[in-house]
Amino acid sequence: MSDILKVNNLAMRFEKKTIFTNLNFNLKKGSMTALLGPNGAGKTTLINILMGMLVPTTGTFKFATDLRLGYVPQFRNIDTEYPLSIEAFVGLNAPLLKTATVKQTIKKQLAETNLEMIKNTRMGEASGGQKQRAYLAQALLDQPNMIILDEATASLDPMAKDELMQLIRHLNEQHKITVLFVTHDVPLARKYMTDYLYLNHGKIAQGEMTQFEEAYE
Ligand SMILES: Nc1ncnc2c1ncn2[C@@H]1O[C@H](COP(=O)(O)OP(=O)(O)OP(=O)(O)O)[C@@H](O)[C@H]1O
Repeated sequence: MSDILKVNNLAMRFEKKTIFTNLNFNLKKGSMTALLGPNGAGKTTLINILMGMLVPTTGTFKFATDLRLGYVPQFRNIDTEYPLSIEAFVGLNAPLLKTATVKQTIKKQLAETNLEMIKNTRMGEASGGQKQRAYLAQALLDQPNMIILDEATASLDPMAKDELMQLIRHLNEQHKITVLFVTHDVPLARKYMTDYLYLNHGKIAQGEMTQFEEAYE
């Protein structure tokens, strides 16, 4: 399998604070990787670099030329009065002009994320799991071949976590979407991810999830 991402000697320093140095790892196309590490280890910093929002102090990274990257943030507390329906919220990431094709794409992603039946529910009234799936549907509108999920299950109950993860697994298996899943939830990562990256004390380790033995959980 070819690589979708190659990271070479990546280092990040904020003023005097070194977050990490000499990070080297590759991600295979179609892989499912958990990015693990204690609070403050630099996971978000690494993701922000990969998303092009931060410039690393040194080092390089290269994505495959056919990369289409989607980003799924953790849902924030959406006010209960928030007026947009789930469908309209998902459509925020679509062209303003809702042509028939655009509408069809939105409909397809609502179905893919099990939101079709409740598309008229206001986001403010939706459950945590539904809101999180709406963020996922937004990201899927761009037809990504890789998605980065940043703590996407952090505030969900166990059932909603499993529903989201099963959906992620489906996207990986059926649509060959490469997954990078930032999480503190090691048991969940063991259940659904095949590989890990473990960031701690400025270094990164990589391996198969079944072999992950760090005791930080
Ligand atoms: N813009 C910044 N300026 C200075 N320090 C920063 C900046 N952004 C992050 N940091 C520091 O970098 C370190 C790593 O933060 P980061 O948020 O990447 O960790 P994390 O592994 O994502 O943590 P968590 O799991 O708690 O989200 C922290 O000590 C943080 O205070």
